[in-house]
Amino acid sequence: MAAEVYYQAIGTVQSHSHLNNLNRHQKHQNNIVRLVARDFISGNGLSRRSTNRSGRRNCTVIRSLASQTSVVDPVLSPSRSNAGDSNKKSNEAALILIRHGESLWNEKNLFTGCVDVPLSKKGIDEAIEAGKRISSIPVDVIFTSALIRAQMTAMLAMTQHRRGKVPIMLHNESERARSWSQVFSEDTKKQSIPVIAAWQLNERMYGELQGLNKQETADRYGKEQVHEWRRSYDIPPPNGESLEMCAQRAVAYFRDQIEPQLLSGKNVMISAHGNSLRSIIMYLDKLTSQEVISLELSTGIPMLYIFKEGRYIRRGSPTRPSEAGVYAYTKRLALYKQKLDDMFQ
Ligand SMILES: O=C(O)[C@H](O)COP(=O)(O)O
Repeated sequence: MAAEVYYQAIGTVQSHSHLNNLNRHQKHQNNIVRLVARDFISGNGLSRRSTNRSGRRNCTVIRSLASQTSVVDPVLSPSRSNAGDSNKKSNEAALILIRHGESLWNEKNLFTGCVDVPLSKKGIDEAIEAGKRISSIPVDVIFTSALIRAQMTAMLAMTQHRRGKVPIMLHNESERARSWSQVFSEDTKKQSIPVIAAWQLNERMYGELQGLNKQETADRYGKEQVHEWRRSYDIPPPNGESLEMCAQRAVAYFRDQIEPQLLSGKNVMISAHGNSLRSIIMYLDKLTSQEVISLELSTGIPMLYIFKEGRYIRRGSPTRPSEAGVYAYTKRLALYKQKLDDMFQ
């Protein structure tokens, strides 16, 4: 029985100014990511690029480039039925969030955090089921954490996508990695989806709780203390990260790397973790630090947002590929699904 995603009432707007701190190292890393993603999407092949320290120029480049080569899927190519739309630059994009499927340590009820464990068999099934649910929703670029359970979830989910594009992990950990992972065929690139792994999307680091059994930890430290470590906003576990600290890297990365993709009309999927996604949803839904405490995300349940005119509209969790509700208020998604239906009757 697939558990539902629990959303709490949307709170008042909270300034997230403290989330804007990006240290120099992160900015440099982000510029590399942007350049690698840009090369891949532009089809220029991956070549040596001087990394520019001013995030602004690269950010501008990725936006302008994206609009030139906007990876609007050929399935959405202009046709008589949507001629009017095809001339309008779409300012609408789909954003799919998926918490990874159950991991082998979730199965053993161990605190995982940044320990890099794979999915359990149930988690593999959950990832495939999630893929079925989003199989008619366009995906132009995928972001995952640096952890295998999130990457497995993204790749398994995309095996179910009706468009049949191949997700390709981008490698920018070194110049050699970049040059040795080049794709030289333009057609092949058009049939691929870049996947960017970012440590900033990792699960919150659970410090000295990592590897401990959650029940035994409650028995040892008391239920209230463990609940406070797990679900408070600004109280970290011993030598670990609080949700606030996790948000400062995850939301900063979302705003610096992922939001520009949405602004350029790209449809984005993020496969990440319970807490890194809770912090992003706090930003998307403008939840207060009080409201986010009761936000729980189930493993392997996709959540759909529509990004439109700079706003995030929560569309809920698609329960099946043809769910009318998902498409009712988003003409672009309905059109994309219709094209897939026509192509793959
Ligand atoms: O890191 C973990 O143990 C889980 O992914 C999330 O744990 P939590 O539900 O205790 O935050």
